[in-house]
Amino acid sequence: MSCPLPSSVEILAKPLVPKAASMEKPQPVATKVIKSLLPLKIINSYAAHSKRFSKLQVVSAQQRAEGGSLIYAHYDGDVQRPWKTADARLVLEDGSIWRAKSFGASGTQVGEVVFNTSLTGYQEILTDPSYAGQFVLMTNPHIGNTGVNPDDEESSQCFLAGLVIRNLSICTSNWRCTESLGDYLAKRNIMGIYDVDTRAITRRLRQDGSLIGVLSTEESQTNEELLEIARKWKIVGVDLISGVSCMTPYVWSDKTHLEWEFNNDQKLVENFHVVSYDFGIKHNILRRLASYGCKITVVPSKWPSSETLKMKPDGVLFSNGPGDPAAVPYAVETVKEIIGKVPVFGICMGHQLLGQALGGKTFKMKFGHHGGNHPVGNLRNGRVEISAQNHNYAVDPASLPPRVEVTHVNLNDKSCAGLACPELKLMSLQYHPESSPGPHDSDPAFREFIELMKANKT
Ligand SMILES: NC(=O)CC[C@H](N)C(=O)O
Repeated sequence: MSCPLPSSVEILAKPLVPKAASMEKPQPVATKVIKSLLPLKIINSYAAHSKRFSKLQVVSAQQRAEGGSLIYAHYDGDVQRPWKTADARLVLEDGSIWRAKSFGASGTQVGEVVFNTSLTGYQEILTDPSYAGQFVLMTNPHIGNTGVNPDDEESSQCFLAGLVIRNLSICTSNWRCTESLGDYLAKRNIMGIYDVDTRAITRRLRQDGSLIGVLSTEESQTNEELLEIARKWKIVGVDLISGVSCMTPYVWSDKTHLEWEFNNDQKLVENFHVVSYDFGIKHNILRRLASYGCKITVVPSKWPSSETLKMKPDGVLFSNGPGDPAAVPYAVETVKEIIGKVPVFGICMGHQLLGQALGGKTFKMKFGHHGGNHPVGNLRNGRVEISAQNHNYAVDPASLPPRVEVTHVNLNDKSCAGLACPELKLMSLQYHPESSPGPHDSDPAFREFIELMKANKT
């Protein structure tokens, strides 16, 4: 049974339909003068709340009385404009075409569409390198209201293919906000669309699994051409980590800022040296390790294990990262050469690589886990953690040798969410202990890693 489609969606069935004549010319993103019939009161209230309308000039009440009901306002940026016509198409590999309004960058971009159920944290999601090659569709309909700020970056770049949302907030309001979401994405050359039925797309993804899509603001590209791009593009079997990893080693020392710190147990702060493999590492993993007292050396994805062992680390962390874990055998080899020699901790991609290094297999999930509200059962202590997750692949626990213990399961679908092998001083999680999607339930995993390194010293 297929999902009902809203009437605004076309299906590119065979014979392929000709390009719709109704596509409007994309509007330039530059500052311009608009005519609006919005009541003066409402525009003034936007102006009061948002830097977006700082250049707003509204005619005086008298001019207004003389000039009729039109209000002229200077407008710059990409906030949601109900009067903007759809200037973008998202063409999915199943042949459906979704018309939308663009913001951020323009052009044509291909990627895998995944949905994320987080209510907050869109900036952390945008800067999570594990989204390389993917369009993130936010199921929360209201995005952009807090803008972006310099502190919430999870990496120095946005690697995702683009952002798909229902509503782009008409104003930004947050004490940390320094930029609007639209301006931020435009500067980073990332495409975004809004005014598209994200619920309907999510239902298709849940039913059919993740789909490849092409997003385009270019009228010169026909629907058929975009569909062909989507159908030819592949994400499975592709090494995406080498495109997001650092090029040379560096030292990391930033901790979680005192204002946000929640681990006040100084007894657990140890001066261990941790080498962190950067497969697309999120900064908060490094901050949490630093907050537990670790000195950290971050190394590139292809850094030889022999060089790592020469550094005599107290522990090694294998980070999160984008794409198919079965497509990076060189990283699995590195992991194999390190395990058993020093305590190791794998997070997400790192967990999948450890699973393979231990003799297990990974597989692609139907639509993965992407959100800040995934319940995980910790099988060792019987507790439930509400966790942040972002992965499309998982370790098949049946493929693992008996000495490997499954320590955590995702309670939504019972998939493997954590592993341990005490004889190899090894632990791993499929989700993100460094994330703070509200709860900090999973942060004790860093404490466990510290304990593992401590036990190895004595
Ligand atoms: N966050 C991650 O490390 C993602 C892991 C892997 N790329 C996946 O999608 O399953």
